[in-house]
Amino acid sequence: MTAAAIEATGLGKRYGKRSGWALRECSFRVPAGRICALVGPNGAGKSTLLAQAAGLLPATEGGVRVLGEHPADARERIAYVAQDKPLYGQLTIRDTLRMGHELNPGRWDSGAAERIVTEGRLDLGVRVRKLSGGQRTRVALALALGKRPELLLLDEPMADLDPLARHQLMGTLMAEAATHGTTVVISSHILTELEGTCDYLLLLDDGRIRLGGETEDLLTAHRLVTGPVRDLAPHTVVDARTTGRGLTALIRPDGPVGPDWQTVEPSLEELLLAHLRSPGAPVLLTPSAESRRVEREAAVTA
Ligand SMILES: Nc1ncnc2c1ncn2[C@@H]1O[C@H](COP(=O)(O)OP(=O)(O)OP(=O)(O)O)[C@@H](O)[C@H]1O
Repeated sequence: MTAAAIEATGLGKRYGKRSGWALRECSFRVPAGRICALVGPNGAGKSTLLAQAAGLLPATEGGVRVLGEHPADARERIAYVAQDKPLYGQLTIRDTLRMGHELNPGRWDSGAAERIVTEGRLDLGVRVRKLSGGQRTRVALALALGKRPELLLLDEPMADLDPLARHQLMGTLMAEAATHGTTVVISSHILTELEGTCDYLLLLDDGRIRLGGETEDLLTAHRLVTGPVRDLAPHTVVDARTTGRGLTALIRPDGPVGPDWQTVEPSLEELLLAHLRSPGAPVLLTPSAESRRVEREAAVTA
C-alpha cells in the first residue's frame, strides 16, 4: 500500500497549558497525488495543521505521518510556504534562488524556479526587501517549487496577489503538480480559487475535522433541497433555513427525496457555508480520508 501524503491520528495541539486546543482529535488521511483544499474560519487550526505537517511544530497528543515518515524526517521531500513568507530581505532574488539550489542539492529545479519569477516580470537582481507583498509571494513559491517537493504545503499563498497573478500562478502550480505527481495542500478563504482546482477537501472548524475526502464525492453525498416547511426525516439535515413559505436545506439523503422537493447538487461554497453555519452536523469522511492507522489500532484492540 502506498503511504498517504498525510495521515493524522488523534492529532491535537495546545500552544500552552493555559491555552485552549488549536487542534483536537484530528484523524484523517490525504492520499498521495491529490490537490487538497484546507478550509475553515479564522482560528480553525489550518496554519497549526500545516506547520505540524511541515515538521515545525510538535504535537501535544496523537501524531501525524507525512509521506510515510515522521514529518521531521521527511523535510527534504516537503516544501512549506508559511503565511508570512519568511525570506532574507538583503538578498537579491538571484541569490535567494541560488540559496535554494545550495540547500537542496540533487533536487533543485532551477528552470521551474526561474519560470515563476520571470512570469511575474521580476528582475533577478532586485533585493527581496524592495518587493511588494505579492512579489514576495512569487519568490516564496519559486523557492518552494524549485525544491521539487513530493508534498507542497501552502498557507494562504494567494492572499496578496492580484487576480491575474493569482489565476496565472495557480495555473503554473497545478501544471507543475500534475507533471510531477506532487501532493498539494493549500489553505485559503477564497473559495472560488479552490473550486475547479482542488480534487480533495478538508474542512476544519474549531480545531476539528468536519469534512474530508474527494470534493466530488462530498458534493455528491449532499443535496440542496427547497420545498414545503416540514420534517425532512429520514435524511440527515446539515443546515436548514426558512425562506418565505418554504424551506431550503442542505441534506445528506438517506434514500429518494420526495417529489415535492426541488433538489440540486450544492456548489462547493454552499456545502462549506452550510457546514460552518451548523457546527453540530455529523462529521463526514469518505473512505479514502479515514485514517488507516486508527482502523489498524482499532483492529488490534478488538
Ligand atoms: N503561536 C501561538 N500561540 C498561541 N496560540 C496560537 C498560536 N498560533 C495559533 N494559536 C491559536 O491556535 C488557534 C488556531 O490558530 P491557526 O493560526 O492555526 O488558525 P487558522 O485556521 O490558520 O486561522 P486564519 O484563517 O485566521 O489564518 C487559534 O485559536 C489561535 O489563537
